[in-house]
Amino acid sequence: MSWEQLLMRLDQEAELVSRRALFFHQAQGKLRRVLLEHRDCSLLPLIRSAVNEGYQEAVLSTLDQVASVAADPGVAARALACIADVLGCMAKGDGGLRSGPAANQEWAPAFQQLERGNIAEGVKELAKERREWLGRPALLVRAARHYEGAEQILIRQAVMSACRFISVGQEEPPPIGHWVLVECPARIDVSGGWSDTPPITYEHGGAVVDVAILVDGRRPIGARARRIAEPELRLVSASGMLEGEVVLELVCQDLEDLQDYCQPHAPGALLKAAFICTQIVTLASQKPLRTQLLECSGGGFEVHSWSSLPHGSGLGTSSILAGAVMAALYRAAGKSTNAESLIHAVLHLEQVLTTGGGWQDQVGGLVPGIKIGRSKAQLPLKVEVEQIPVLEGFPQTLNKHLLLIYTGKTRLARNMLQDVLRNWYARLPAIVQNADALVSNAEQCAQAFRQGNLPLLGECLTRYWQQKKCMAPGCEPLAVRRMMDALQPYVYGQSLAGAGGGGFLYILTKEPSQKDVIQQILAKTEGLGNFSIHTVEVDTAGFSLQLVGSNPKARGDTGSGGHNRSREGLQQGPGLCALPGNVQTAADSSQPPTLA
Ligand SMILES: Nc1ncnc2c1ncn2[C@@H]1O[C@H](COP(=O)(O)OP(=O)(O)O)[C@@H](O)[C@H]1O
Ligand SMILES: C[C@@H]1O[C@H](OP(=O)(O)O)[C@@H](O)[C@H](O)[C@@H]1O
Repeated sequence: MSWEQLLMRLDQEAELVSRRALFFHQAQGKLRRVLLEHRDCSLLPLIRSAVNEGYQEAVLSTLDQVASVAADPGVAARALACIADVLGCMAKGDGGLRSGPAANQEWAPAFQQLERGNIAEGVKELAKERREWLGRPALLVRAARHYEGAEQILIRQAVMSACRFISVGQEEPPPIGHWVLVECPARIDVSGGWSDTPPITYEHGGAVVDVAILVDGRRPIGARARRIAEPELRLVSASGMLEGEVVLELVCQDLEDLQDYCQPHAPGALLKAAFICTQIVTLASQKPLRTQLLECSGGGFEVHSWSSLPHGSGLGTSSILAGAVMAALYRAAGKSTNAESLIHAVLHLEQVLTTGGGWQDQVGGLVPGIKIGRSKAQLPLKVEVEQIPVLEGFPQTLNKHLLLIYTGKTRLARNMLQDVLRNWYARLPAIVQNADALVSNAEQCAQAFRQGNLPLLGECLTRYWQQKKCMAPGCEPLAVRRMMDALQPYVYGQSLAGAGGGGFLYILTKEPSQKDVIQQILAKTEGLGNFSIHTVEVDTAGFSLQLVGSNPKARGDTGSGGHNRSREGLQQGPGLCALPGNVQTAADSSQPPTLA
């Protein structure tokens, strides 16, 4: 029989249908393997073609099944992210923005199941609800958003695994009315940022080199806490002294006053979340707040927090502040802790607060000097920090070559974070390669520090900025590009701090002591924001925790000499480097305070 005769007898349509079915049957197997075996392989092309060929239901049910049987919430979260992509593809570019609220009450029962840790039940409820949202693009996009909301719950549970590395001991609480003062440096990230961000940090593994810094000779971030006789919580926070101070004061007398702890923009949310994470207050309790406080500490607490950095600085403020507040609260409540515990406690707090950052900010500000933090591609999420040994005199050399430039532009990282997560979950090949490159650049950067090699450090920094731009396009506003172009001939390397988008630029100058030169260059450059230049010093002492008696003026005004000051070191955690400089006990209290 000839080929033509054969073709005439063949039901080509049926043949195509069966081949398509076979292809998508294989595809379902691939989906399962990639997700359950944690492979860094993009499923987006497969999802797109399944939707184009009308096989979305088969793909959706495979993803439901993977999410239900996954051994850990991290895998289940990735499966839900894939479902969001399927729904997004089904909307075919219509239906509005993927980013937006995910608070429709119809999805609440599913969310509640997931919150309770019943992943299989939650996934079933989600799938049931999903059927009502397939009718038109606007509904599909809203359903995709709710799947991303559900994914966030599971990421939170995955990150919460870090709580097992928080250890808290007992110690004598300071007397009622006596302040515990904590002051912290800011941080600059010199390489590896984004690899610390969940889920990347526990799916890929992360490494970040951070430097603890004084800005214009001061530790810009701090908190103080004390017990008070009244069984209530008094919260005071001040921020933004570079731009004018904003002070917020509020008093919580009932558990209800703390309910907005998970809304990052609600007044005092960070301080409220700190009371919950240190377990001084339990929200899900029958006992009223005053009873809890009386039983726990014989009265209430007053806590003040401050940052002299402008909002959206990129210098790690909110995470470092969270660490400072929790350190002060723990100590005021008669509990001892250590830097390793605080690093993990901040991860917990940021999940509770729903800001969901990575770990590099608190590693940068809570561990002194120059160090590399690492996390493995596994759960439970554990951060290990290694101090990078540098040549004698190198920190002083670095101080002369580093400058901070406030770009005059506030940045908001939230959208950036969402895009980074979406691209990572889609395992876009460029993003996966970039994650590998971030980690290897961090190891090379650590090596440059060990050698004291400034040009090599500059190369790492330049590469890092390219990598950040790949991870979060849009992190380089035009005014910042102009600024960086103007500075290019004078620097070994430069980068915006943290996620970028505005905030502070830090530069490693070729020549030492270049503040005036840089000022003149920028003054001549057109189209810049309202910039200002600040000195940087490596903070080799790290954050300090002091008992400062009852002097209310002891608020972080470095060198102001509060009465009865005594400096304490945090106990050292097993996996952590030494914390030189901040180990000073009550016996040293006769020494004049040497802060900042
Ligand atoms: N004094 C303060 N008390 C409590 N929270 C503060 C204070 N100052 C700043 N914050 C919190 O820190 C956040 C600023 O952090 P962010 O802009 O993310 O800093 P960075 O860009 O340095 O990481 C604010 O949104 C606010 O929640
Ligand atoms: C590059 C990014 O920096 C962030 O810091 P922010 O600027 O958002 O404070 C970290 O919190 C993220 O995890 C990521 O590493």
